[in-house]
Amino acid sequence: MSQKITTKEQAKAVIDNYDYFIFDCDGVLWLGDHLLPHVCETLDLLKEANKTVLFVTNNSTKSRNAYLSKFDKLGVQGITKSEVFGSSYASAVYIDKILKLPKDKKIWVLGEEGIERELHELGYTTIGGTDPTLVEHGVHFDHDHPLLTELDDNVGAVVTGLTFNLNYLKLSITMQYLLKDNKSIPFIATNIDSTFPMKGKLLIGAGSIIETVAYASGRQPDAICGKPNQSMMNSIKADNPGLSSKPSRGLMIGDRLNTDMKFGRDGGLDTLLVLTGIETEQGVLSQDASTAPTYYADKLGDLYELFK
Ligand SMILES: O=C(O)[C@H](O)[C@H](O)COP(=O)(O)O
Ligand SMILES: [Mg+2]
Repeated sequence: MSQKITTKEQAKAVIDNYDYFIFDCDGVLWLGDHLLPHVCETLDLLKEANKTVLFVTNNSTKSRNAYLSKFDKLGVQGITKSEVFGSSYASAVYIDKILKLPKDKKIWVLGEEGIERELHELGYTTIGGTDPTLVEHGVHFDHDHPLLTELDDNVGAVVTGLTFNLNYLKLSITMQYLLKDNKSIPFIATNIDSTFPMKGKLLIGAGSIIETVAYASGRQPDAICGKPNQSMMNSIKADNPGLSSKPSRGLMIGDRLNTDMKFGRDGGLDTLLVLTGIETEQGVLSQDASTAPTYYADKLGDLYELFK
């Protein structure tokens, strides 16, 4: 049964019992560009207590560098690139280190600059993504668009993720690459999140976009690199031997049961679910012992508000 954090003693126990605090971003720290209450104060409180604070997001629309700019713009100070992990970075590392795709192969991207920039940083060339020629002005679908009629034989992988600039042309080209060469081009998904939390509403998530081209092409992704995949947890543990040797000193804080909470649980960490994103209190309380978070709270800032 999950414990709801509602008292100073409970908040103090959470802060005292862990050395590593791994934060999800969307729905925990912010909703879009709206910082949630007392996030900065809570992070400062943890840093003053010499806790290790890390960030793991499935949102592939931004690169790690772009997230550093977002943190700075929202007033979250002192975050370094090595403390930020995103599904765009995890996907690029998968292509480089696991798939071992040669650098002279190109990558078709259904997604935003986060995926493009992380792949470029590893020396890959991408097509698709934020290419301005793919923006369809008006309702005209250009059957004769060169990127649709002449597929690039040098494409060696397809990476799909969240995009707020989706259109029929981008979906159609992605599908062609997934069907090409007898469906042999590797299909990489950044994450499975079905919805995207925005202030007061749920929008279409990466997982729902990816499912569109998966269903149409009759394929499922060969790799899903974001949470709950343990690749980012393994990277974090490799950088933090104390967490690797004693995962129970870590706390994963997130807003989604099937990604954040599973990511923490499968990594051997305790978990705290906050109700500012995807999940509801009823949803949390309906979990059985195998999937219930260790704790839950109305919002992250409660740790600060209750403790102070
Ligand atoms: O649709 C998506 O991709 C997700 O809603 C979004 O990426 C979640 O980001 P996170 O909560 O992992 O920061
Ligand atoms: Mg989230």
